Amino acid sequence: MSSFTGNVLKLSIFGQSHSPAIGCSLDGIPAGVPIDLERLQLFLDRRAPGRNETATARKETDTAHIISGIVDGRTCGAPISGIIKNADTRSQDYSNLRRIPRPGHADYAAYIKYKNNHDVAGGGHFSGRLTAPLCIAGGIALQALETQGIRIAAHIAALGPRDIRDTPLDPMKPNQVQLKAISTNPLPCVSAHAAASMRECIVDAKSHMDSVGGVIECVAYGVPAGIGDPMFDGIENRIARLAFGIPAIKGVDFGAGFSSARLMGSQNNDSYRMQDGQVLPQTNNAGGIVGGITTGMPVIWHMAVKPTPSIGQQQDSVDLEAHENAELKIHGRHDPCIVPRAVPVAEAVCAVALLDAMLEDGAFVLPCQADARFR
Ligand SMILES: Cc1cc2nc3c(=O)[nH]c(=O)nc-3n(C[C@H](O)[C@H](O)[C@H](O)COP(=O)(O)O)c2cc1C
Ligand SMILES: C=C(O[C@@H]1CC(C(=O)O)=C[C@@H](OP(=O)(O)O)[C@H]1O)C(=O)O
Repeated sequence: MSSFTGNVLKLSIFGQSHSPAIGCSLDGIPAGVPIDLERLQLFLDRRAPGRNETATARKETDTAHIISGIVDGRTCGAPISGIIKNADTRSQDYSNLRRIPRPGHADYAAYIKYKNNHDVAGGGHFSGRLTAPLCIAGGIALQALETQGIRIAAHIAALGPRDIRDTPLDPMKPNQVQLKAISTNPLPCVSAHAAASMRECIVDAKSHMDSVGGVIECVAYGVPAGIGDPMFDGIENRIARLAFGIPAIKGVDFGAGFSSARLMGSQNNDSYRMQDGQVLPQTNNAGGIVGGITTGMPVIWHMAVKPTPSIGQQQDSVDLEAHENAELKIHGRHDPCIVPRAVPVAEAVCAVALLDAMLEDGAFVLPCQADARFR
C-alpha cells in the first residue's frame, strides 16, 4: 500500500482502524525546531472522534505518544515517530461486510485488489481514522512553518445539498476576526449563522439515517514567493497529492479553481502593481500559485468531501460468496458528516506539502540557526 510520501520531508503512515495502534514516521525536519506538544495535542483534539452529535460515536482520546525525534521541546534531527492507541473498537459491526460490501466504501475494491485478505474491521487502512497520525505530522509541520511566519487556516466553505455557504477567508491577507471566529464557533465557520445552519443540516441528515458532504477552504498566509516547481512538482500537485490521500476527498481546486473556467481573461488575471518597492498582485484568483510556484500571495485551495458512505438506510449490494444480490443495513457508528473533522486534516496536509517544498528549495531557515546551548 502506498502510504508513503514526500521529497525531502518523508512521511509514512501505518496501522488500521481497529489494530492496536496507528502512527506515523516523519523524517527530514531540521534539528532545533521548537515543538509544543500541548499545542500538538490540542490540534489532534480538533479532529478526534466522539466529541459531539455531528460526529461518529466512537470515543478515542487520540493521545499522541511521541516516541522519537523530539527532545526537550525541540526536534533533534532524528526521524520523528508518533503513535496513537485504538481503544473503542467494535469489530463485530463489520463481520458481514467482508461478504456484503458497503456501497461507497472501499470494501469491494479492497476485496478484489487484496484477494479478500484486507482488514475489513473499521475500514482497515482505508479508514478516516488514519488521518489522526496524519495530523501528528501536520501539527508538527504547522508549528515548523509558524517559525517562518506562515499561518494556515481552514473552514467549512459549503455544506450539504442546499449548499449552505460560509463567508470565504480573506484572499489577500490574514483577517484576525475571521480566524478567531473559526476557532470559537460551534462548527469551524467564519459566520456563526452558517455554523448553526450547517449543524442543523447534519443533525437532520443523521435523523434520516443519511449523510451529507461539503467543501473545505484552506488558506496559507505568509508563504514567500518563489517556492515550488513547474510541471509535476508544483505546489498544486504537492497539495493535491496529499489531499487525495484523505479518505472521502473527491475534488481539489486552487484559487478561483473551476469557477475560473467561466471568467474572461481580463477578469481572471491578477494584475500587478508596485507597492513600497514590492510587486503586489491586485487580486488572487490564482490562489497564490502560478506555474506551480508561489507568488507571495496567500495559497488558497478547496477540497470536496463526499457524504459519508456508511449510512443506516437499507441499500442495494451483493453477496460476494453467494454471487447474488443482497440488501445491506449497516449497524455501526459513523460520522453523519465527515467535513467538520476533516477541517484540521486539510490544514495538516497543506502544512506537510508546503514544508516539504520549502525544505527542498532551501527556503526554511530557523530564526536562530546557531543553538543557544552551544554558545
Ligand atoms: C475524518 C474522517 C472520518 C470518516 N468517517 C467515516 C465514517 O464514519 N464512516 C464511513 O463510512 N466513512 C468515513 N470516512 C470516509 C471513508 O473512510 C472513505 O469514504 C472510504 O475509505 C473510501 O475512500 P474514498 O471515499 O476516498 O474513495 C471518513 C473519512 C474521514 C477523513
Ligand atoms: C475512528 C474514527 O473514525 C472512523 C472512520 C470510519 C471510516 O470508515 O473511515 C468509520 C468509523 O469507524 P468505527 O466503525 O470503528 O467507529 C469512524 O468512527 C476517527 O476518525 O478517528
